[in-house]
Order: sequence, then C-alpha cells, then structure tokens
Amino acid sequence: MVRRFLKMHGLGNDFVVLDARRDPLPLTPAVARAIADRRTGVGCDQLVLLEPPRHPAADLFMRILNPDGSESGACGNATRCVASLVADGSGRAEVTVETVTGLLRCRLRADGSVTVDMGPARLDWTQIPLAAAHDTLHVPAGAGPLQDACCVGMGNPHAVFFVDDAEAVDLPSLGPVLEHHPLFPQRCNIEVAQVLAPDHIRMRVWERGAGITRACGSGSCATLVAAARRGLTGRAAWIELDGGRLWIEWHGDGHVLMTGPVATAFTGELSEALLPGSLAAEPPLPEPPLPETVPA
Ligand SMILES: N[C@@H](CCC[C@H](N)C(=O)O)C(=O)O
Repeated sequence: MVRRFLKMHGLGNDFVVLDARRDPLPLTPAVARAIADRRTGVGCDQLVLLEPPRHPAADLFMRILNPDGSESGACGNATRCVASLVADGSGRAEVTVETVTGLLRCRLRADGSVTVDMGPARLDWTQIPLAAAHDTLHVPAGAGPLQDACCVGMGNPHAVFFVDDAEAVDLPSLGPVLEHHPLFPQRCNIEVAQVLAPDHIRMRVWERGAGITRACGSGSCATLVAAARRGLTGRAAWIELDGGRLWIEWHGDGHVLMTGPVATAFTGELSEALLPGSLAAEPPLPEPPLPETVPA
C-alpha cells in the first residue's frame, strides 16, 4: 500500500507527517529511524503520526518520534503544523490536538500563524523527572561551563542553562553529555539561553534523541518559564532561535502559550523499503497511556 507523507516545518524544525487516521500504521522505532535518516530516508527532526482521537473533545491524536526512534510527550512546533493542517481541512480556526500528555487547544490566526496552549509548565522534580529530589529552580546537573540548570517539564523534559553568550557555547560537545546526565532518567532536552531584554531571549537547543535543531517549541516554552522563575524576564517574551522567533506567554493559571509560523515543504510517497514489514522486526510502539491531564 502506498503511504503518502507531508513534509512540514516550524522555523526549520522539520517533520515527516504520516496520517494514520484511516489506515493504521504499526510504527516501530526502526521504521521511525529509517524514515528520519537524512541520507537514506526522507529526513526529519521528528516523525509525527496522526491517529484517531481517544478523547471525544479532540480532533486527532498525535504521536511524536525522534530520529533515534524514541517517543516524546510533546513537540510544540509539530503541534502548530498539525493544527494548521486540521484547520485547513475543516475550515475551523479552533483545533484540539491530543497527545500522550493531554489535550492541546490551538487557534489559527489571521496571518496564518498558530497559537497553542501547551498546557501547564510542570515544576516539581518528579514531573521532569529527575533521578533525585531537587528544587527544579537550581538543579546540580552540569558539564563544563554549563552549570546550575533550571528544569521545566512541558510534557517532555527540559534543562535550561543561562549563559552570557549563547553563540560561544560548544553545544555539539556539551549537549549529548547533558542529555545523558545521570540526574535525567528519561534523558533531557538541553537549552542554552541568553537574556537580551526582559521580553527577548536568544536560545539554542540540543534536542533529546535528535541533536541540534533550528528551533524547539517546547524548549522555547521551558526557556521563558525558567527565565521568569529566575526573575530574568517578565512572563512573556520573544525566543530567538536559529530558525526564527516564537512568542511565548506564561499565564497566571500556569499554562504556557506559544505563537509561531508553520510551513509545508513538500508531499511524497514512502518507498516500500521504509515501511513496517520491510525492516528488522521490532515490537510496535506500545499503546500510549491515558493522558495525564484532560482539561475540561
Ligand atoms: N522539536 C520539538 C520537541 C521534540 C521532542 C524532543 N526532542 C523530546 O524528545 O522531548 C518541539 O518543537 O517542541
């Protein structure tokens, strides 16, 4: 059977989107790795699988896989892309995307950008999670010049390091060391952040399971929350990424809102060689657990 895909991106954080709402796709980590490979597959920072919704209030269920085959509970940039896809298909400006961590309400704006309510920032050490009890405002995880992390859960784990010069950080070397730091039992996304003004932060990211990407939506949310908690910024700011900027707001109810652009690069058909059945047998991904929070 032919499998069509869509190649989308948010600020250069790129995705292969597979629609399995009508025809189920028993994806395995090996298949995800093969599709994500930039030389022998399509190539992407994340593979996004669309499935029928579990929750009656949701338009669809979205699963997120990294190029190493691991699954994540959140991807801000992909959520915007998927919301715009559903909005385009339905003519509605309000869309609800369900993920393993809950329901994300999204709104298509007149200029084509999308605002996503990424849900509440998780600030307890058990919610990152960390391997031992620590105040998430100052976590003793570090490598070289990157010390004193501020950790934030956005449905996935983030450790934000504030620096004087984000460009000077050797992220290709330090990122993988910190991603695998023993304090992060589920590994971690690593952000280096330089505060430029109370409403403007330069951020570079090393993503768990993906490496350096041009933008990370959940990482931008975590960075704003970390900066506001440390008293370095207000509760709303532009996050300046390699691929462009996102506007992030941390509301009084704890929810974090992200606004930014979406783009479609091309569509295509996956070769048989990349589909389940053609690759080394591996058990399919486990069924996702019930969402941890289902907002009313
Ligand atoms: N690019 C994403 C985050 C993707 C998942 C991440 N690598 C993880 O493993 O948690 C975003 O835009 O949020």
